[in-house]
Amino acid sequence: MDTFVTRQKRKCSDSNLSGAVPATQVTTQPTTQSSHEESTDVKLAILSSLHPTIDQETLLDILLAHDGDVEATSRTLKARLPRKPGMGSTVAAQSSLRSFAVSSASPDPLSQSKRPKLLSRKGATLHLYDPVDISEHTPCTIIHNFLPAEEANSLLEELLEESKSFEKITFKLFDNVVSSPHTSSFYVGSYEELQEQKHEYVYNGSALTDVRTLTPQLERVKARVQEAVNREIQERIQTRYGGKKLKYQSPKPWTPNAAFVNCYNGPQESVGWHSDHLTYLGPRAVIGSLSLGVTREFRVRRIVPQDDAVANDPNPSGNSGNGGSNNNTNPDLAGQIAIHLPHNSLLVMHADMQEEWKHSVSPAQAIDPHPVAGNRRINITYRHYRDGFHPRNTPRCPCGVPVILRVVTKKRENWGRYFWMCHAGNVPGKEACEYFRWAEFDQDGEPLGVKQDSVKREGPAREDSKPEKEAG
Ligand SMILES: O=C(O)CCC(=O)C(=O)O
Ligand SMILES: [Fe+2]
Repeated sequence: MDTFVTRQKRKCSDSNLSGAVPATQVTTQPTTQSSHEESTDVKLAILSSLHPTIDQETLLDILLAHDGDVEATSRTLKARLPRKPGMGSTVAAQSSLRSFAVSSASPDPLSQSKRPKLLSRKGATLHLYDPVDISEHTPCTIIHNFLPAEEANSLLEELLEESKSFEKITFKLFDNVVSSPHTSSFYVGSYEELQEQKHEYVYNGSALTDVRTLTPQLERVKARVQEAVNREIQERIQTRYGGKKLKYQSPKPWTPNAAFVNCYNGPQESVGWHSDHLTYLGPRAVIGSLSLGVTREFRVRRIVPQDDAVANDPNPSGNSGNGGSNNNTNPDLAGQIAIHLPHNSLLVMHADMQEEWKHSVSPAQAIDPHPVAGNRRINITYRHYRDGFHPRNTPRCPCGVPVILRVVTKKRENWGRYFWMCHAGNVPGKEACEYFRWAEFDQDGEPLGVKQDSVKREGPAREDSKPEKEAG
């Protein structure tokens, strides 16, 4: 699981991301553009906790209408804003596709059928069910009825049992302790990896406390997911990336070695807008996400740089690599897309997803109970933790806390450029140090020049540093 909100430590300008920082230099790092990017998520998290029955889409709309002022938004909401018809997330039949259809003079050669071209629109949600639509309009592909029915049910039953002891991740937001709006646990392949997770890996400032080993069923399904995802990756490369993997995408087969398992118990449980952390996955990561139980909407939206210039630039993604899917030229593309994830569907988040899109599972106004799971949805995200991104192989700042890997998404300048930064500000009792350096990778996404830069190797952050959690 990945951060869905991040505590914002200090407010400063992001001007240091304008290219003045040499790649190997450790330098002062004012608050980065990413924390600006996430401040909307922080605001949404605060609003969600104050107004738990209002869906995130509505909160975002009203927040934007109030120029990002949380207090003013909250006042409006307290004045009992009537719900807009059609707002929120139900799994009711879509009524909206037609309004998104535009005629296309020349048929899209990638389209497998003569279907109308669909566009997401700002402020509106495009609902997608069909695998061909999903593959054309998002950086994801979906396989319905992925496992043999009995295997899916048996895995679901096992994970429903496991999930009884899952916990909400709590984390510190300003001076408050906030809970993630769903429960989860993290699974790895062996006891040794479990120990490493507990003693070497750091998530938003602390170690995970609930780490388990993959059950035999999760292992068996992992092998199936691995095979399918590798097939989908090749298909994607051929059909969408012009036959060549993306710059920084690993050319090696995707071999998942860990999984976050999430449980959403009832329609209100959710996960806010986020991109999955790349710190341990590396750039251009691929994730295989299996859904079981209740159907929920998985929402995606493109990250549009706020730089006006970008909207008019036909090629804003100077360094996103060949085939990078960033065609931000149309501001309407900022609209949300809802991918409906039924029981036993495998969603592949491809290499163009995390850096260029955000995703969420929004609260639903209604759900159709599942015969085995009742109101619950289980989601397993299989991930490949790359050795080159093990904390022992990545930079460490003077304060001794492993740095995190982020990407510039807000400003056109340096858009798509990766950087390492200190995350100690999320550790209780620690102030973020000022570590910042641009990250460099070879064409296959392996880190370059890290060793020379390791400032001070202290012992790894351990469990006994008081835990303070954000959603994974
Ligand atoms: O529940 C899902 O489908 C997505 C979960 C997710 O985004 C995550 O674990 O990072
Ligand atoms: Fe995620």
